[in-house]
Amino acid sequence: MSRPFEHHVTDSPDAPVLPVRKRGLELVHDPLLNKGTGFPDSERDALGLRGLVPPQVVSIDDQASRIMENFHRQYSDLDRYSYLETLHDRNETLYYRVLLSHINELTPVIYTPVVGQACSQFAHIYQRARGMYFGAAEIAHFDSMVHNWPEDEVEIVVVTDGSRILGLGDLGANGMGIPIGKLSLYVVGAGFHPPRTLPVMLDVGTGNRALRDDPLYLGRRAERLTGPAYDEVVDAFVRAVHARWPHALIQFEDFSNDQAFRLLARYRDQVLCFNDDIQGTGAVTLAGILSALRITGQKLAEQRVVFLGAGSAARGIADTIVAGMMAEGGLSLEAARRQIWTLDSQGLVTLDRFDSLSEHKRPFAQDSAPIADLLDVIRTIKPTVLIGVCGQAGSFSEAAIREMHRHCERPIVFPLSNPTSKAECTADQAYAWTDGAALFASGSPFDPITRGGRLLVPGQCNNMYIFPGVGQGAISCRAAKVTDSMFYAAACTLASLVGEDSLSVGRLYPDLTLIREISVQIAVAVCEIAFAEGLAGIKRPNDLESFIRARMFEPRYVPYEAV
Ligand SMILES: NC(=O)C1=CN([C@@H]2O[C@H](COP(=O)(O)OP(=O)(O)OC[C@H]3O[C@@H](n4cnc5c(N)ncnc54)[C@H](O)[C@@H]3O)[C@@H](O)[C@H]2O)C=CC1
Ligand SMILES: CC(=O)C(=O)O
Ligand SMILES: [Mg+2]
Repeated sequence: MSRPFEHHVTDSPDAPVLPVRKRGLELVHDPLLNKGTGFPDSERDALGLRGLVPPQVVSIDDQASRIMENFHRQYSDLDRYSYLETLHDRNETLYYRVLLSHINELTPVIYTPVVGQACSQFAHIYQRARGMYFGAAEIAHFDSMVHNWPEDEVEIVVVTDGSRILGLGDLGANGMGIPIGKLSLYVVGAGFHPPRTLPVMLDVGTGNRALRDDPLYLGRRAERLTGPAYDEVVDAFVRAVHARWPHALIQFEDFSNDQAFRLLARYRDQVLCFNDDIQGTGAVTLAGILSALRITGQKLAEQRVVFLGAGSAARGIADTIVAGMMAEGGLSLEAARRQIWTLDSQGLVTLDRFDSLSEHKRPFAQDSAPIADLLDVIRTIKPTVLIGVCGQAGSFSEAAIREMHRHCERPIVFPLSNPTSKAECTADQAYAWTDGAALFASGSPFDPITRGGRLLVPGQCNNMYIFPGVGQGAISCRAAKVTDSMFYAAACTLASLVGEDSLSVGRLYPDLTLIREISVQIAVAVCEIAFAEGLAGIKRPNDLESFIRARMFEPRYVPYEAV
C-alpha cells in the first residue's frame, strides 16, 4: 500500500540522509518535508523542484529572519497566532527552528495566554486539519479511524474533551488548540520528532450553548455526553490508540474535574498515561516553592499553604507538596495534610461539609469552623504560601495580599490560573502590595519590573517545564506506566536547575531558553525511576543522558536522497 507521507524521521544523526519518494509540488506541500526556498540546487534537480520555488537558495536562519520580520508586522495576538500556525502547516522544520530560537517571545503566542484566545475563536480562525477528532457519533469507527493517521510511530498523544480549557470553561471542539500547543512544546522542549506527536479532540458535545449556536462551530452540535455514554467514548478511544500505538503516551489535558480524576484512576495502570493538570502542575509548583524556600532559607514542612480553588490543579499540587513534606520534612501524611487549606466557591473546605464534598476535596477538609472568604482565611491561617487555581480573575485582593504580608515577611504568591485574563492577581500587584517582598510566579508570563531600582523577574509556574521531560523519559525507556514518583523526581530536578542568578532577581524558574537541557535532566530522572522500579521496557543504556539526547529532533534541514 502506498503511504501518503514519507517516513520523516532520521534516527541516525551521523548520517542523516532521508530517502524521499515525493516529487515537485507534492513535496513542497508536505509540511513535514518542505524546505521552501531552502531546497539546495542538488535537491531541486533530483526531486523535480526546478522552477517551483524562487531561484535563491536561502539558509534556514535567513528564512527564520523573514518569518520574524513578518511576525512583527502582524497587528493582533490572534494574527500572530494564525501567522505561526500557517507556518506550522507549511514547513514544520522552519516553524520549530523559529520557535526554538525565539522561545521567550513566541511561547506566549502558541501557548498561554494567546492560545486561550485562539481556542475561543478556533472555529473562526480555522485553516487546515491538524490532529484527529474522535466524535461520539463515530465510536464504531475508532478502531479503523486510527489507521487513517499515516504515522506508525506515534509517541505522544495529547487529548482533551474541551470541557475545561484553561480557565475559560467548556469550549467544546474549539479546545483543539490546547493539544496542538502542548505538542509544539513537546517538540520544542524535549525534541520529540513532529510526526510522532498526535493532537486529539474527543468530541463528546459541549455544554456551551453559544458555541452550539455559532454557525461556524466545527464540533458536534449536541449537549455534552455524561455517564456511561461518555465513558464508552473514552474507553473506545484509549483502546483504539493503544492497539495502534502500544508504546504511545497519552496525556489527558484540560478535562473538567468530574472526569479528570476518574479517568486518571481508571487508566493509569492500564496504559502509559498521565493527567497534566493534576500531576504536571503538582510537580512544577513544588519546584517553584522549593526555589522560593532557597531564598527564605525555610523548610517545606514549616509552610502553611492556602489554595484558592480546589479542583484538579489544587489536588495535584497539594498531593505533591504533601509528598515533599513527608520525604524531606519527615511529616506523616496526616500532619502534612493539616498544613494545607483549600477554598472552593463555597469557602473553606471543612470537615462539616464532608458529606457534600467531591471525593477529590475530602482528604484536605480541615477540622475548622466555616470561613467563607479568602481574606478571613488568611487572617485566621496566616499562610506562607498562597496558590490561586480557581480561574477567577483578580480574586487575590489587595486586602488579602497585604494581610498575608503582615504575618509573613516573604509571602509566596502563585496566581496560577490561565490565561492572563484569569490570573488571580498580576505580578505588579503582588509586588506593589508587598513592597517587592512577594516571591511570585504565575501560570501565564508577566514582564519583569523594576521597583525602587531593583529588578524583579516573575517566574512562570506552568506545567510546560515538566511534561516534555517526563514524556521524553517515559518514552525513551519504554516505561510501562508513569508514576507519581516520576513527577516528584521531575519537580526536584527542575528545582535543582534554578541558578543563583535567577534567584537573585526573584525568578523561581529557569529561563525558558534552557528548556531542552531541563527536559533532558528530567527525562534522565524519570528513566532512573523506571529502571529502579522495574518499569522500564529496555535495558539501561550505559550513558543514559547521551541515549536521550540522541533521540531528540533538531530543527535543521536534513539532506534528501531521491528514491
Ligand atoms: N499554571 C499551570 O501550570 C496550570 C494552571 N491551571 C489553571 O488553574 C485553573 C483551575 O484549573 P483546574 O484546577 O483544572 O480547574 P477546576 O475546575 O478543577 O478547579 C477550579 C476550582 O476553583 C473553584 N472556584 C471557582 N470559583 C471560585 C471562587 N470564586 N472562589 C474560590 N474557588 C473557586 C472551584 O470550586 C474549583 O474547585 C485554570 O485557570 C487553569 O488554567 C491548571 C493547570 C495547570
Ligand atoms: C497550563 C495548563 O495546563 C492549564 O492552564 O490548564
Ligand atoms: Mg491544562
